[in-house]
Amino acid sequence: MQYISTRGQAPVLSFGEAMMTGLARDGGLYVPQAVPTFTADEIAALAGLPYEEIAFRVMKPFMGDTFSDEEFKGLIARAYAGFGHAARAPLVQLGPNHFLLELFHGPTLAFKDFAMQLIGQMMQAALAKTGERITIVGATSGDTGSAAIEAFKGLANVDVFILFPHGRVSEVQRRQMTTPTEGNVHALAMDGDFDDCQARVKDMFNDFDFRDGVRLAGVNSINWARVLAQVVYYFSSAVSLGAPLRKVSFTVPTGNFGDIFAGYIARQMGLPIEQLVIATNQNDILDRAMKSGAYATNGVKPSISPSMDIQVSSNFERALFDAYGRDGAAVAQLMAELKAGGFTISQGALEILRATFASGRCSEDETRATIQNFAAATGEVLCPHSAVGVKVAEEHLGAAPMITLATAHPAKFPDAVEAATGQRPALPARMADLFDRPERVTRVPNDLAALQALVRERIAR
Ligand SMILES: Cc1ncc(COP(=O)(O)O)c(C=O)c1O
Ligand SMILES: N[C@@H](CCOP(=O)(O)O)C(=O)O
Repeated sequence: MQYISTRGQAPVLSFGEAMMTGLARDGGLYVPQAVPTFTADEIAALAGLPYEEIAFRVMKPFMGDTFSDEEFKGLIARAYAGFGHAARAPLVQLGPNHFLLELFHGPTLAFKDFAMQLIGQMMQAALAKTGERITIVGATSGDTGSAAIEAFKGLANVDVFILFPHGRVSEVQRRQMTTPTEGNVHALAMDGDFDDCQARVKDMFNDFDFRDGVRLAGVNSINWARVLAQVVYYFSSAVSLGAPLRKVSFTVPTGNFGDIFAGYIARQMGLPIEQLVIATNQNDILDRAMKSGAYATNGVKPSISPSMDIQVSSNFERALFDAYGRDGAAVAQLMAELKAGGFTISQGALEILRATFASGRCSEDETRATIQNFAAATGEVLCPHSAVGVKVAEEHLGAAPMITLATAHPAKFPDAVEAATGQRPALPARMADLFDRPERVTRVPNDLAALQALVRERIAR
């Protein structure tokens, strides 16, 4: 199994190399040269298996000889041992044909833990073999950062720097990033929005002196391993509702397009997915692009679902690569136009994208109303991101069961949930003292040279 860049100009890599490389050296994103497929019998055989075994079977064909089977099974077991639900990703029924896939039972209460806990294990195993030291720099709108810090804190051969937009994450999210005491954790509150944070991380990867000098690694969904680990729960949930004999649909609250791209990979592998629905908040660039063909940024607007306050949706590049017939030069051209504000998707590519994804948008008022209505009608308290998904899913219900991804725990966004329901959701007992712990954070400017100097100075200590 080999990995190629969406811009066609970077070295072809193995799984292990792609995981440690992050962004391709031509600025693109790594994708499998060919996606492995499962037969209907192989999919049917997943039903009833523990989540860890499904994870092993789904991911193994992508990994080449990076890990032995026994080693990989051990890494998976350690990754999910700390989850607070035996099923790892349980399904809850919301209505006659609508289910919620709860992805928030990991240590930091968001779906990011599924991939980040595993990447933490895999990177540690890889580093133990080479004896190398790495510097992780990540961008977050709130959840990737806390999951990455949880997965890498305290490791002797890793420093982890997380850029988050100052004042634009929830207080729980911020405290999850700023209260760990381990010296290898560096929480950086940057002036700007998430798109600025992500752009500075990509700038660091594109500066080869810096990148090679600090041995830069990425744990955003830039990293193919992040996407791969998220493919698993599409399989686990679909087989529990009758796949492959019965088709299922998914609605995915979407920002950086990593989670829904994992669903797209599951479908390419042979999982019978009827609809794959993109659900956006008021930062609706993806919904607008699907409807009009114009992919144009118009500024990030802060919302009550802050983790999805994104306009430059990194993984959309992976979908464009396929929609443009895997033409790396065409993708490179589109990404150059995006730097100047946007591009128009060709008619042919748009038709392919529309045949692959549906989309919808949820306003702030609709998000609040959805939280309120579902709490009253079903008792399920949704986080604002999951509510965006549920509202859009309700507009796309069809014959196949609809599974909406519940991407975060409501207690990460207590103000928004309390405003909608009148009830303040409680954090799990293990985090009950989160608001009493001292915070450690550095305020940083949106300035590449200043950020690079800070990283260099901290890792030299
Ligand atoms: C809670 C939550 N929901 C949804 C999303 C959107 O996921 P993606 O960026 O993979 O589209 C994010 C951020 O990534 C998130 O943190
Ligand atoms: N919503 C994310 C944004 C970063 O996305 P990623 O999947 O590329 O890491 C967050 O919570 O940080």
